[in-house]
Amino acid sequence: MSGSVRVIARVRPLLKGEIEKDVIVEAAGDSADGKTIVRIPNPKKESESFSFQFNSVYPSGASQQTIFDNEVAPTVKHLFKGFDVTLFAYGVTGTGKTHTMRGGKSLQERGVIPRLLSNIYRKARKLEKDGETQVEVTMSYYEIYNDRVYDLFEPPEQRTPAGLPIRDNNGKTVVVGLTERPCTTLKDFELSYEQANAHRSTSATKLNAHSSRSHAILRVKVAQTTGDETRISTASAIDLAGSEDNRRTDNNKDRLVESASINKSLFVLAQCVEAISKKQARIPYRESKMTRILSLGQNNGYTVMILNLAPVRSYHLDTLSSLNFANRTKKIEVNEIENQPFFREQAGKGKGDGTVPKSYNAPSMHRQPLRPKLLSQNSHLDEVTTNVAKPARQFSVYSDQSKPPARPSSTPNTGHARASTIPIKSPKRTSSEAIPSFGRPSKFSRPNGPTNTAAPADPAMSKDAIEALIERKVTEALADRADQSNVSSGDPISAEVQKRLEALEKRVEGKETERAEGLQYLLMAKQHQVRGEEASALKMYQLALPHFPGNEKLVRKVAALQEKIAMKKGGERLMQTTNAIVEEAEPMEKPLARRRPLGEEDESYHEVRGEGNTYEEDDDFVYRPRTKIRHAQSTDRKRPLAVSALHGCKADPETLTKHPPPPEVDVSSEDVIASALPRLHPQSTNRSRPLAISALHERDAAPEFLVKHSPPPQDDDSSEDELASALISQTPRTKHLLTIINTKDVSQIKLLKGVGAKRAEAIVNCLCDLEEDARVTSLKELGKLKGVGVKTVENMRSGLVA
Ligand SMILES: Nc1ncnc2c1ncn2[C@@H]1O[C@H](COP(=O)(O)OP(=O)(O)OP(=O)(O)O)[C@@H](O)[C@H]1O
Repeated sequence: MSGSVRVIARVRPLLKGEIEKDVIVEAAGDSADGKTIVRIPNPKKESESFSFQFNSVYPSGASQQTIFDNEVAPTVKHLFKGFDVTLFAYGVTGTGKTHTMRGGKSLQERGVIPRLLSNIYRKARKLEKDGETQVEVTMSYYEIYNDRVYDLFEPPEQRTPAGLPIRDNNGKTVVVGLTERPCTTLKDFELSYEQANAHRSTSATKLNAHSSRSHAILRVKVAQTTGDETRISTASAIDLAGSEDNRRTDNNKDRLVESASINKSLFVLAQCVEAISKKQARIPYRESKMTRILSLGQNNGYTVMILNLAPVRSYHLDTLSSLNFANRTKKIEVNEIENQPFFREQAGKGKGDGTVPKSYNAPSMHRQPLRPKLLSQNSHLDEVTTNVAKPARQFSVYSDQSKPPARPSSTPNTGHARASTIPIKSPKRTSSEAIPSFGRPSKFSRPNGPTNTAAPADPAMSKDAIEALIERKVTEALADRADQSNVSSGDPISAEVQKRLEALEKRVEGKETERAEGLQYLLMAKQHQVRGEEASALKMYQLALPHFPGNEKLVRKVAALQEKIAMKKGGERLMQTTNAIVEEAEPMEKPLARRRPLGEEDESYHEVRGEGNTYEEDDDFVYRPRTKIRHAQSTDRKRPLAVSALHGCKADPETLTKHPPPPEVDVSSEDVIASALPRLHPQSTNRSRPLAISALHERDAAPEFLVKHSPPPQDDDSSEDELASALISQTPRTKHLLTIINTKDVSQIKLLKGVGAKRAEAIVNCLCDLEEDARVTSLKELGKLKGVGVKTVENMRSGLVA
């Protein structure tokens, strides 16, 4: 039997700082089942609105209890009938996914996961009462962070950096070496779950103070044994990391890499969904671990997607993108087939070690990787009907009762739902601004590259020709993935080519070769480029370069992108030079926000200096009073301001002596600008301010960041470099402490001696109030954070192993 993915939308309430008049998302429609429509204005024409229909839509007032009772509780009975259940939360960062899945600590605020477990245990106790059935509940919990799988039952320091491998096992994706923990009671579960959550990778970002930087997957295996027969079914609850528009996040380098990885996997997910909905022959599941594991449309059982939405305007485009994605997802068909029971003695090995028991070879568990559901359906159904004694029942709760009518042909491929009763204007996916993120890969047409030529393979082709074709496809087309946001041209691929392609993909992925890593960079690069983040894209391409020696196409791409960025910024620069010179004539007394790391006035810094902190010896920082900086600036001002900024000359006489400025150049020279520009904060998101001025302001604003004998800042890595050299001069214990603090991760910080959850939260909040890339670079700075003080710092330090 097959049904569709059930998609429900939940609009979160306003958060602190958000105001009613910015609300643009409306839960509408009052059918007997409640609201089913999300309405949102057209960003290009406010008088028009788009409507998206889902199975259910919950307005901001909906409680955790309501969501659970309506959407999740019904799945528990299917779970006990042997069906697998997949619940996943999808949405932009800060829209409430973790709140929905995990929730708060109070009973009322508990999210879907603890309620699900509570329900499972209740049902299990009820079943066990008859004395014939035994129910065992085991759980595994892992995260996918930067495309690597980590067991959340293991503390981060015990992780193997490469993560755990994943394998296909009879059509199911399994993680090898994962801990499977028996949880006999709810209390057991809660303990393990809480402990594991503390291991999850979270960080403060501009859009969410406790942003999940990973996809978290909880798998709850329910084994029901009656006599010799055991039936195993699994509930998976997945809290996906949120997509981020890095133009809004001000993410620093680490966060950018995380973000690129998050966005990449979500991008691949969107590609998968699009490929499935277009019934394409190849679904790119294998391009990210998350999509392999989620196996959307390939997993049997029931799938519920919870689409989390922020109600406000600042999320407008992201919300549209999410809605568009969800709209496609709801059309995905899934097999609703129960797992067959097996006899104990058949179980063999594999149980409890993260692999699937042998008896899982039951035909109903087969799936066809890399094939859209609809294409594989016939063969699959044959198997099912011959092998499954009782056909699985389709539950009406999952049927899409209010399917929108077919799209009018005049509005091709909008991807938006059309409720029969509600007039909907065309969403007009016409410009990249309209829906900029991953939700619309179809916009990027595939060039006539090798993939296209490979696709319509002639069945009469010789084996060698096919081999050559595929090799070319993998070596060139994948390396050129950057130009292929769209998965497939939709041309038919012969079965043999398809098979070979899958084998080669497995080889590439299985070996985890340099090349595979290079491909990851390329994908990330493309992802940045799609979002218009050219500087970040360039960086990723550059990281990819060493993995593809001699790939001229890639070299050309890097050069072209460099040139493009330089040209673009060169134009801006020329205009800004004029502004910069005007600005120079005025005293530079503007309030300076960026990179004031501790959120304190320079004056208070003076006072603290006199305190004679015991950890002073760790700090090789030299505090340079403002006056000194100003003095240096005045020297600098003799030169055209834009030039000094271009060369990154820090206004420090000592530095200037050791690192004499380059000879003066003609600022109008395009060459100079072009060559200097890439070194200047290529990832800066501070676009509203003139670059040259902002570069100087940053130096001026943060004299305490100057490191003795530090070279002048050369590029966007300057803050990292400064931090690195500062850390080099510190004791390992101090370095360790500062590294923990700079994770901005409450779960790690609270473990420090004398800190605790509250203070950890205060520290993280304090750091969050500052710039995203602000870091604590010394114990002295740490001691000055609100609520910390010298004593606490000493405590923290003494609690760490030297
Ligand atoms: N339904 C809700 N009721 C009350 N508060 C909510 C609700 N949904 C979200 N929030 C609050 O919104 C903030 C962001 O939510 P959350 O951390 O769950 O977002 P997220 O989508 O998981 O973000 P990320 O992808 O960055 O991890 C949190 O402070 C959370 O408590």
